[in-house]
Amino acid sequence: MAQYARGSAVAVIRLRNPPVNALSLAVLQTLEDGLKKADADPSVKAVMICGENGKFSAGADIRGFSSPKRLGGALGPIVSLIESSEKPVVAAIEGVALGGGLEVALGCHYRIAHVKARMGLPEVTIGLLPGAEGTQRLPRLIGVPAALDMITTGKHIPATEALKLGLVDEIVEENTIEAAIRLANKVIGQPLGPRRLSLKPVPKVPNMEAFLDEALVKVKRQARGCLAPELCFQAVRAATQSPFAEGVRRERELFQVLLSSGQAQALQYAFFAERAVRRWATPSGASWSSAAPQPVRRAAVIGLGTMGQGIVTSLVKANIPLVALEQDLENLNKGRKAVMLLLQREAMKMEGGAQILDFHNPAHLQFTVDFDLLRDVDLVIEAVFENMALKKEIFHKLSKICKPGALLCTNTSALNIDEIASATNRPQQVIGTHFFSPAHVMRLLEIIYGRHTSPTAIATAMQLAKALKKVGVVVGNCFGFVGNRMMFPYVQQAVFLLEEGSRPEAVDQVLEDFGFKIGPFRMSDLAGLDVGWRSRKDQGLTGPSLPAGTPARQRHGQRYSPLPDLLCEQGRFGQKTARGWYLYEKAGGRTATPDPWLHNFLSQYRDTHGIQTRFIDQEEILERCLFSLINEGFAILAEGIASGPEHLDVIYINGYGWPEHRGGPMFYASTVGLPRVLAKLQKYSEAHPDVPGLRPSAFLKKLVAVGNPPLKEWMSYLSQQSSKL
Ligand SMILES: CC(C)(COP(=O)(O)OP(=O)(O)OC[C@H]1O[C@@H](n2cnc3c(N)ncnc32)[C@H](O)[C@@H]1OP(=O)(O)O)[C@@H](O)C(=O)NCCC(=O)NCCSC(=O)CC(=O)CCCCCCCCCCCCC(=O)O
Ligand SMILES: NC(=O)C1=CN([C@@H]2O[C@H](COP(=O)(O)OP(=O)(O)OC[C@H]3O[C@@H](n4cnc5c(N)ncnc54)[C@H](O)[C@@H]3O)[C@@H](O)[C@H]2O)C=CC1
Repeated sequence: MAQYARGSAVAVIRLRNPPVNALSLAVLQTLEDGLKKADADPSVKAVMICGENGKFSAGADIRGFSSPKRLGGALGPIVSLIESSEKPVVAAIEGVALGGGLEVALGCHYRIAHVKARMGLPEVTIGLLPGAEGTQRLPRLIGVPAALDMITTGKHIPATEALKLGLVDEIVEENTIEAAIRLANKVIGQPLGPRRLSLKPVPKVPNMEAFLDEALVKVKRQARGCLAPELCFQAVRAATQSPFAEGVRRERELFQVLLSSGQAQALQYAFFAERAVRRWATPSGASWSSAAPQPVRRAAVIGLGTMGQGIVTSLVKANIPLVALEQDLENLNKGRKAVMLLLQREAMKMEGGAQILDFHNPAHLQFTVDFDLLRDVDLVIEAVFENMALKKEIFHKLSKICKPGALLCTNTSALNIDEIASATNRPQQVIGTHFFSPAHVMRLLEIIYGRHTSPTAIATAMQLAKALKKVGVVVGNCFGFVGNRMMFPYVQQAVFLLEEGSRPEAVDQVLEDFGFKIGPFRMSDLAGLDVGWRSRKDQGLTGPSLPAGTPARQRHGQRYSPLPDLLCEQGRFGQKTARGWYLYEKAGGRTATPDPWLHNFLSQYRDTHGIQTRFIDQEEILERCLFSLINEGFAILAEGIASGPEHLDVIYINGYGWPEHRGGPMFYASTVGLPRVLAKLQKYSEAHPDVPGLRPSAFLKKLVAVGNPPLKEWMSYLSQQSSKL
């Protein structure tokens, strides 16, 4: 709701809808009523609009988009009503003014902001565009380049930048409300025409059309199949070509297109899913309400390879003092150099970075080979080679050295947390913290609890994720946890498709066209083919421990492709060796070129194994890769490894480059329709009976049998979940 109060000559309208003053229909109605009351009251000479509890408004109530016509119809006209007021209206911006909230402020004649406030038009991130005339007013106020940047990226800008852009008239460090009332009193009686943005021309840019054409290319490249950025662009372009009223009509048309595209629904689902997973719970009932996090005043990272370097960087950026440990001086020096380089790059991206990060101070970041320095840390993150014996040795040592309360975390990508914990005297304090590469960039932190992990340990790891500005997702313990476990059948199908007749570039293209940042073969080359090879050797699937006489393309009675092993045996580890599934310009090169050697190798391989090469169309590539991944997701849900499909979706969006505008794999399955997913899996499974990943999961079958319920009801069809805590 909005609260109307009349003080002296200035009427105050306060937006009130905790926690972020989202603009629901009720809030809009009372805003409109307040404006009309102020207009009708001759003793009111000016109006000030602010938000309750130090927040202006986070915009339209996103949940209200399920009744879009009513919400849509309401906001634009209210912004116009504000602007056309004959009494000056001042926006007092505290906290956030986002989306429709900023559009309300743009309708005001003056804007004053607290120095710590943030502003933005993030509609693009939820699949929409600023549909309350924001695409037409903002370019008139701050110019086309800056408006285009804000509207097509959805970024939030700080008040200081807003002032430089002319988005606000003034910023204050003290009481914004009092300052806004002072300003409102000062401007009483001044002409309002020049303050009405709809009446202003759009500032000219030299060679506007060429500028816009270039901007469109950039917007399309970054959108990767997401519609909203391009339609945001078109709405801003309309502002440069048409009068205000016509631009508004175009904005409304484009808004409607987005609203009915399905992408908006997926992105809004993803928005709420990310917030839902913060409220973690385990099958045995542990949650925030039963556990408080322990403070992490000092941490340690063991192993300064690819992952350790990124984890150290993340901790330094979060201002957590730490010790970084390696196995010997040579690796320590190598790791230190790499970490320093990363930190320098990060510091350059931040205002006042070097001082803020303070990474040259040994009290904040200490490099060592001495385990004794880990005595007083509150939390350790182990990131040594993926080898169970080594990890157990390290954890045994840690449990002897670290203080009793210290939390012991492992960054393993697949190994059993319980087995690692068994090497310690405190299994309740052992937990998986699975970062994603590059660890200082990727937002996902998969948090894995073992059989004995305490709720306090989970709460502490979740709190750490928040401090590192990451999305923590709590999951149970199984081989590969959630993310990698779902990835195995996906990559397996991709390789089987090569055996049957496809090529890496064809498979990658289909999945990149779907919206993945990078296809499975480019991804394997980037991560290093040797990583999986080592793991398969450890599992006895290849290498010297493979029993003599094992069929080349079968393991434990199931289909197996030795193709990745054969590449590794040729020294083809991916980018690091300049060749893998593709050819690269040099070792460490990034430009993947299809490799005639590999094509020839695949033909020979098929000949050797008597495989008839066949043409595989895009539909089959997409369905076999995606549906096998989704199928594994259903198995994970049925086993109680994750508490809901949202967890799987948040993991895939934030850790595996799944296109957010498709809402995550489980949401995507719900949009395709579970009966179709099941039918396709049945078809592929019949064609490949020796591939368990294609065999439909019992939970998927059950959901289809009960009538394909909506995603939010899926979990209610599980009779009981196995407790992992
Ligand atoms: C605000 C944040 C930055 C806060 O972050 P943080 O502190 O980290 O807290 P959170 O946990 O994120 O949030 C707390 C809590 O609040 C919930 N929440 C946040 N924002 C919203 C929101 N906007 N709506 C609803 N709920 C919200 C959040 O979910 C949390 O609750 P929980 O889930 O229970 O834990 C951060 O939250 C943030 O970034 N928020 C999103 C900001 C955003 O995206 N805003 C844009 C909203 S869309 C918008 O404003 C659209 C418009 O421009 C207006 C369109 C008008 C329509 C025009 C239609 C045109 C004509 C069509 C044709 C009509 C035809 C006809 O009428 O006939
Ligand atoms: N590389 C990746 O993309 C990802 C890897 N992981 C996991 O992270 C862990 C580390 O992987 P990477 O960083 O890729 O490996 P890496 O090989 O790049 O680095 C491992 C580091 O550990 C050090 N080390 C080995 N034994 C040690 C000991 N006893 N004491 C101290 N340091 C020791 C090595 O010297 C090396 O620098 C593994 O468990 C891996 O599965 C998890 C997510 C992604």
